[in-house]
Parts: sequence; structure tokens; C-alpha cells
Amino acid sequence: MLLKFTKMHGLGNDFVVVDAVSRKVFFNKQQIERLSDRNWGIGFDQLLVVEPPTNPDMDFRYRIYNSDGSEVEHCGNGARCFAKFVLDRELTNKRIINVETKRGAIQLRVIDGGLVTVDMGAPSFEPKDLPFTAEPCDGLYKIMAGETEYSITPVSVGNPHAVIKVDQLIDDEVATVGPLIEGHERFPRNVNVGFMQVISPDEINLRVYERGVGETQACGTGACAAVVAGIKQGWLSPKVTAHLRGGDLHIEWQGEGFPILMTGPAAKVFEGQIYL
Ligand SMILES: N[C@@H](CCC[C@H](N)C(=O)O)C(=O)O
Repeated sequence: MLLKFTKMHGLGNDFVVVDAVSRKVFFNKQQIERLSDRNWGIGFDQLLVVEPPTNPDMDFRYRIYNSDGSEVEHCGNGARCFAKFVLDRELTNKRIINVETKRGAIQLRVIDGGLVTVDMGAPSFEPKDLPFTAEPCDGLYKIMAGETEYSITPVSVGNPHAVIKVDQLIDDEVATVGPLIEGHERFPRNVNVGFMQVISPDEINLRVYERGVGETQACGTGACAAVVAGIKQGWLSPKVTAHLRGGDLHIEWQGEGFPILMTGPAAKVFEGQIYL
């Protein structure tokens, strides 16, 4: 079967987006792994599949797969690219779009200048919601990565994140500690690992080692998780600019029970066709 796709990115976190509204398409793990391969396929961090909604109050459903073929609950950069995709393809003309995801309902608002604001829902710091094996506590949690003990804030923003505050961002630490914590036995469904350097109460530098992918240029849910972790620990204020390798995201959170708002760009790179 010849598959039509659009290659997109949100700050360099790249996606293949497929229209499964106009024509049904299903993918198995092997197909996703092959398509994601940067030598043998198209290459992407995540595959986004746009489907009709199952709930009549929603505009679309969209499914998200990591490059290793695992299906995930949520993707911040992907949500913004999804909004641009359905508008460019004229699958809708709405600028406020309600979408079903594995995480639940999310709302996307297309604003001026090609930016999209995503209502990411409310975060949870409860270990059971990630899941993370630990007794709940108010402060930081200790975890061993190899011989070194790290202090983390576990956060679920629909998908699981472990946020580590560091004094400096070191390539080697992201590359070695990232996978040790990603697949740690205390995270039975694995975890995305964020390394956050706090520059000031409203600015952070962030690198994210993503579950099922490896380090990416940017991670939208990772930026949300880092900012809410920083606010909870008293390091950050309610509006923060996160500098990621691929560019900036603006994150706002008013505190417990409120949704996180994430604003950033979405870009189309090219369209193509490939044999599935
Ligand atoms: N790049 C994404 C997150 C994608 C899912 C993640 N790797 C997971 O397994 O939870 C983003 O922009 O949020």
C-alpha cells in the first residue's frame, strides 16, 4: 500500500503525520520502527495518526506512536503540528479544536503568527499516576542511576516524566543517565527524563531524553513537566520560557488543579508517499 504522509516538526521534534480520516490506516510495531528509521525509512521521533472522533463532542481523535512503535498518551509538540495539519488539509476550519487522545480530551487554540496554544490538562505529582514505585512525599524523590543518586520530581502530564534539576547541562549526563532512568525498574512503564537548569524564576534550559526515542531537539510534555515541577518545588513562577535545543516554548501554570498551557510553533517540512 502506498502511504501519503506529511513530515512536520515542533522545534525540531519531528513527526510523520497521516490522515486516517479520509482513508483508514493501521500500523503495526514493525512498520512504525521501519518508517521511523532515518536510513531505511522516512525518519521521525513520533508518528501521529489523525482519526475521526469516537466521541461526538470531539472534532478528532489522534494517536501517537514513539519511533520504537510504542503507543503513548500525549505529545505536546505533536499536538501543535496536529492542529496545523488539520487546518492545512482543510479537515476543519475551526481555530479551537477539541481532540481525543489516549490521555483524554485536550483543546488546541490556533493563534496569530502560526503559534498554537495547547491546554495540556492538569498535572499529577502522585507516584501511582506515572506509575513510579515510591511512597508519596512532598519534596524530591531519590533514585539510583548506576552508582549515583539523583533527586527527581516525578510528574504525570498524561505521560510520565522524571525531572532532574542540574547546575549545568552536560551532554554525557543526558546520554548516559537518561537511558538508566528511562528504563529504571521503579518506572514500570518507563519514563521521559528531563534535565532542567534554572536560569531565573521565569526561564529554564531543558534537555529531554524521551521514552521510546532517545534525546530529542524538544519535548512539549517534557517542558510542561519541568515547569510544573519547578513551580511545585518553589524554584519557578507561573509563566516560564523553556529554552530547548530546537527553540523556545512558553508554559503557564497557575497551580494545583489548573491546566497547563503550552504555546509554541508548528512547521511543515514536506509531503511524500512511501510503500507501507
Ligand atoms: N515529543 C513529545 C512526547 C512524546 C511521547 C514521549 N516520548 C513518551 O513516551 O511519553 C512531546 O513533545 O511532548
